Amino acid sequence: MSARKHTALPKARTLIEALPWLTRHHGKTVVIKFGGNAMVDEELKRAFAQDVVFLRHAGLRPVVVHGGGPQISAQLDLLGLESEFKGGLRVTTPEAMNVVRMVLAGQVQRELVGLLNEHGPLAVGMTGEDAHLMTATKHFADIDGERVDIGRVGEITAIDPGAVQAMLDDGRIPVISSIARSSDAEDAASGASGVFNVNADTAAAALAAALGAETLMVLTDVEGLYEDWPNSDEVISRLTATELEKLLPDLASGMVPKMRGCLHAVRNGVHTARVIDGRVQHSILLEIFTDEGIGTMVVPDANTIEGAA
Ligand SMILES: Nc1ncnc2c1ncn2[C@@H]1O[C@H](COP(=O)(O)OP(=O)(O)O)[C@@H](O)[C@H]1O
Ligand SMILES: CC(=O)N[C@@H](CCC(=O)OP(=O)(O)O)C(=O)O
Repeated sequence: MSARKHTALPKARTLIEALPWLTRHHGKTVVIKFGGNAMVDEELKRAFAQDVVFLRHAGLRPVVVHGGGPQISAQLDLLGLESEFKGGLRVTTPEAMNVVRMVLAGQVQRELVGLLNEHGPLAVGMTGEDAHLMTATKHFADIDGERVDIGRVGEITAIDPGAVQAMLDDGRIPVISSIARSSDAEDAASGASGVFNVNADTAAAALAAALGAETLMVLTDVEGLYEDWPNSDEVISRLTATELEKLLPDLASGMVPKMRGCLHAVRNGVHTARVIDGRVQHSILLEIFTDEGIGTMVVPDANTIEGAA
């Protein structure tokens, strides 16, 4: 055997280590939520695109749902408009809704589509408005038991995953912005304000459930769900749906829609929902190559699903 073959052996071993995971996930749909806070630099975004393309070429069916909260806030700021969050959701005036749509669909989604397509004709961008993908009604925030009007924030009432399935069947990578059409026909006819701003974690979770995805991966700007945030950095590595449900009332800010989304996903057929650190380069591949995973994994209560981890 030549020395050259020996030096490549660790690489071969690394690939083979991933074989059980890849075998289990072959042909499976994985919904990956890329949070706006994790999109901190160009290199990270490029590494994210590489990971997603890797999954696609390894035989999985990745779907990307992206966020863009900080990017929306920056644009609102430039326009002299205020950003206010209630219960982890942006208070969205009709004016702000136009900015949300412009930033998510016109900026963040375009950038991710471009990065993915550096690897071939793979990514297709769409919003929840396209082909009736996501339909919503007005969502009211629940602040200390009180129903609060937060403007054009939507609550998803229906998902029609047909267009996404068709794209996946065609070998494409759908890249989805979390904007929904209104279920009210008159509202829908009223222009840009006929759409709703949906939190991207909520949208990703609803889509994962509707697609019957194997896994929901949520990439964010923390290592996972901290047990006692902000006092300690102890990450909860694994918890069941019921355990998570008990924790929900104590969660704060951005973690609220994220963990509610994970709970919704695993209660509706998704085998695992994971929160992982998107600030770490190639976090998606690390999650695959590390036996126990790198962040927080939520599993259904009676975890009878073979090979769910
Ligand atoms: N228990 C917790 N564990 C981890 N992060 C938490 C927790 N509670 C609140 N957070 C906050 O949630 C943030 C992640 O949500 P968010 O800012 O909406 O990110 P993204 O843009 O990725 O959706 C963290 O940066 C942290 O400030
Ligand atoms: C209703 C609501 O809050 N919508 C979010 C949509 C974007 C998002 O969720 O982005 P991240 O994943 O980066 O937080 C917003 O306007 O910021």
